[in-house]
Amino acid sequence: MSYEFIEYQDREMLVIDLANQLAGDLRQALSQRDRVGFAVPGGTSPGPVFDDLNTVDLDWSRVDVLLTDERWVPEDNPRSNTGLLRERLLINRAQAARYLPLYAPAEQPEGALEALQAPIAEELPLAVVLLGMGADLHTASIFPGADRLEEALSAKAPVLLPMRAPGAPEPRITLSAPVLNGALSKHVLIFGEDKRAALESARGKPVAEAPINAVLSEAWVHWAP
Ligand SMILES: O=C(O)[C@H](O)[C@@H](O)[C@H](O)[C@H](O)COP(=O)(O)O
Repeated sequence: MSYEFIEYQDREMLVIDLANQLAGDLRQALSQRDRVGFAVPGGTSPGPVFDDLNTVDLDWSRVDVLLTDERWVPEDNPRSNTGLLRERLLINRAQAARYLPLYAPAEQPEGALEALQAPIAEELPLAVVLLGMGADLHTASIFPGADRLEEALSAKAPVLLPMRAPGAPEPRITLSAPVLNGALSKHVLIFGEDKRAALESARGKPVAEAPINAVLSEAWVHWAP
């Protein structure tokens, strides 16, 4: 698995540097294409990166922002990743970006899947992807032990899949591994000793046990204690 592991002195340094790198990757992609797709994770880690990115000077009006995965809860639920994006990324300069949602008010993800998938499929391949990782080695909502795991990892996977997993308290919706992997540049953000040890433990494990392995090839992994 060839990935670049970048170790930072502290989280603040990581956030500044990662936001710069993401901005650089987006600018580079914007110089080559009319529109660029930028997928980002939810959860607790990326908030400070969003705080830095939202003031970056680039042509946000040509950027399609989307989540790598979403929890199936309304936007005003504190667990909504969309809520996090609206508060911390899609503001200031980045307000000009187009947002491609992974949630619609349907009881279950299956009820909205096709409508959510269509506009995303039009913008593939993604230009830049930022991913998180859980200590159980899931990334996006591709969890070990999840009901649609095999499909999400398959080369023939659809763009989006609903996902239910023991490690996830509510149904999820996730971009599939080939969509994440198709990005021109991939970054993984992890904080803390536990996650570093978890990532090391993933080496040599089959993807079904360590879904993070499906996206690590040629990725930049950013870590701070
Ligand atoms: O909705 C989510 O939970 C995610 O997108 C998920 O894949 C996340 O990136 C990891 O679980 C890490 O989460 P933390 O940053 O909160 O540790």
